[in-house]
Amino acid sequence: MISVENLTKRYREVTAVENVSFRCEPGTVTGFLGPNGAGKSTTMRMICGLTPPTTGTATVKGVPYRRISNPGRHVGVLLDAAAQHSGRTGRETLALTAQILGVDQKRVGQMLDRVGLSTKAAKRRVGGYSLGMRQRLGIAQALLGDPSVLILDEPANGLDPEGIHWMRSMLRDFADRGGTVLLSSHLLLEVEAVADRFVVIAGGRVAAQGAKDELLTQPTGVVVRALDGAALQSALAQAGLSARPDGQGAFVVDAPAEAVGRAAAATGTVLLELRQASGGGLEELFLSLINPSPADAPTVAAPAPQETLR
Ligand SMILES: Nc1ncnc2c1ncn2[C@@H]1O[C@H](COP(=O)(O)OP(=O)(O)OP(=O)(O)O)[C@@H](O)[C@H]1O
Repeated sequence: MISVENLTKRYREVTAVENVSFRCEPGTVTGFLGPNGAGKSTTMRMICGLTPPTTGTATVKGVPYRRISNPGRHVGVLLDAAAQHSGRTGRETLALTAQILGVDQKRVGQMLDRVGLSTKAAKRRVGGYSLGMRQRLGIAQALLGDPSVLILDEPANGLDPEGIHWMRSMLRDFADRGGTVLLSSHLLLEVEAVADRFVVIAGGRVAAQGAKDELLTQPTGVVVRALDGAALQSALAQAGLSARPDGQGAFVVDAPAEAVGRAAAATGTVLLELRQASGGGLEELFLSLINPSPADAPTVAAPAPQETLR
């Protein structure tokens, strides 16, 4: 179990993380989502005791990470796959970690197999690895101590579609056997298939969190697209409807489809698409949270740690 309570991190004038709270329970995969610069890595670094919080606390299995003795036997961490020593081979990297953790060297070969790094690849220096191979090695390293908690920052970066599929199955299996997984990504689709819960962070604050099903049933308005986007925006504004771009040329509007259609008709705006946003899964929810309209911004960013959208 991972517990994060009111974590805040300030760097001089920059507030990287503000009042973030959430829990990750055994048997679940929690997707930690947010755009670049949202505060994911800073939060994960605070959980792992690498960055001291300005205020707030984080515990893993009930204790602060830095107080866990031989933490690699309890918590597998992969924060930066590119940070591995480039002069060692993959096998040497794992052998050294096994020695430090005090686990049987037999696990080195087992973990290489588990992450799909061949004997030949394991004999090569890490400096020559692709990012995807480094991610696999990093995951093998995280799993080496047979931990019950995994904390992985953007582990899908650099993985090909087969690699992403493999990682999802591995994490699902880990959680199904009682493990706790916290997994960050800036791409919703990467984690949507594997996560049970989501914590969405934007601008350093929790914008939404809850079970996947719960978030999917949240009303998210309608998606509307017009031949002329600027004309549509002005038509919606004239009708007093607040709209936010979905990042793909359309707008998400928190209003019934009829009101949006009438606003367009009143100004002679030609619509190409008008549909319920909820049909699009978490993607639209995620986009609406990270691209709030000015009117929505303060509400979306409100830092009250609830279990559902706010
Ligand atoms: N050491 C630091 N000094 C100053 N500002 C920092 C520091 N570390 C992070 N930040 C700032 O804090 C904010 C959050 O950064 P963070 O790396 O946690 O985001 P992220 O969600 O992990 O982004 P990405 O997906 O791009 O890795 C950013 O504005 C970043 O510039």
